[in-house]
Amino acid sequence: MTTTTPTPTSAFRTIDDLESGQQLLVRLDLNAPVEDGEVQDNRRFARHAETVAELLADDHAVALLAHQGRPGRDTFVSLEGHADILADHLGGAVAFVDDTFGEDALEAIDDLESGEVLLLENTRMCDEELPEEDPDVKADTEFVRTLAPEFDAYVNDAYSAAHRSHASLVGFPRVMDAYAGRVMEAEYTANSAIQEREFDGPVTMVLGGTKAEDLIPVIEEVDDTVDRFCLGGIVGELFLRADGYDVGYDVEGTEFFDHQWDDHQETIERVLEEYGDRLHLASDLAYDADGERAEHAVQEIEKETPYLDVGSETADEYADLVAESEAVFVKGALGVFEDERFADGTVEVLSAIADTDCFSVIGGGDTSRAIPMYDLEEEDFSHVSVAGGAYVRALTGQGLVGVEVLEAAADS
Ligand SMILES: Nc1ncnc2c1ncn2[C@@H]1O[C@H](COP(=O)(O)OP(=O)(O)O)[C@@H](O)[C@H]1O
Ligand SMILES: O=C(OP(=O)(O)O)[C@H](O)COP(=O)(O)O
Repeated sequence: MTTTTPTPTSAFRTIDDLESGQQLLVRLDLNAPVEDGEVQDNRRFARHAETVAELLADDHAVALLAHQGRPGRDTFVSLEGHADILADHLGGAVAFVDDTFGEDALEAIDDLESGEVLLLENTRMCDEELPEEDPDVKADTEFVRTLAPEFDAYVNDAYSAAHRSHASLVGFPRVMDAYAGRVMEAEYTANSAIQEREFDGPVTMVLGGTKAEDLIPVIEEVDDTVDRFCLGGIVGELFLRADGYDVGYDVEGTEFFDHQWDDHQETIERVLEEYGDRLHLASDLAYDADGERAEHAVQEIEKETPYLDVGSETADEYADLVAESEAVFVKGALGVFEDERFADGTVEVLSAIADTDCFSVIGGGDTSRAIPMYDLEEEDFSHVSVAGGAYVRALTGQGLVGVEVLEAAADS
């Protein structure tokens, strides 16, 4: 169950403001896992396909820009496979050209007709896409200056990349009419809701997963808006270590803890001291005992045991806190939910959120996979974000440059 989504006022124009039948340049975020050189489907394709379908239904001709991976990494591949996955979600053809703004791309754009979709090659294969620079510098690149005149308007749907000041995200809105797509609009509205703090009851944040260093600043920066934090996963163990328990150390080849502890010990200890009354730490933990899930209280912790989930007493406590909340924001899983034996904490808390009539946002690319994996319904949450870094930034009230340029374009 969900309550009505709070609606922070966005200052950008959306595709509702577009006239029909235009030639559009649309930026998506199709960045996805790559296995053996083959791109894998993720939730971003399905979400963006809805925006594209809506644009086609309104008789637009749609050329798509997107990136994949980073230069030098195995995931840095062509978007040819992405076109096929997007076409499956769209239920219609997506043409692909292995060029972004050269002659072949321009020819394909020229041939594009109303109701057709064309995906251009990986923007990060163009030298001028990276590095991050001021939007005005990006607007003055050959890339932007070549493509912009070919289109009537630019649409940015790539919320999950909106923290990057790259040419395809920030350059075009400087020189073209610019609009937010449906994914951009929905993500912005839900993820920024915490800043508005228009909730009548307690606001709870569930923080877990492996990226403790991303989450420590969240606790400090949402100080005024969050009433209590439920901690699990690696981040939870690091706080237990700061609280004097013999846990949160790398064991048996894990590389989660020690470097994050070395880099952030002081901050973790300060945050624990300062926010201790609002931080809920696990009272019991689960581990693998000869192939079976076993649990014990944190007082019985053994330094050399890898802990893989919060225990059932902790999960019950967190579920109760969630049940009496007016809003819940989740980032990161409470345990290794990919292994069914250690999914209990994550699933119990997600189920409690789903059963509660609160405003809820589930963020994090990995964590949100638990929803279909354990037969939870996406509709039972106010919003399931497809963003990672951009979601964390939104929670902490940091601006997203890709959103800021859309707002500026609406003003001009
Ligand atoms: N105790 C733990 N030990 C090892 N991995 C954990 C533990 N708890 C949670 N995780 C892992 O955290 C991952 C999700 O967190 P993370 O990747 O940081 O978040 P995001 O959802 O933002 O991508 C899951 O894949 C889960 O297996
Ligand atoms: O997948 C993305 O971000 P995420 O891993 O924070 O969700 C975006 O496409 C940004 O990619 P980048 O972090 O390589 O700039």
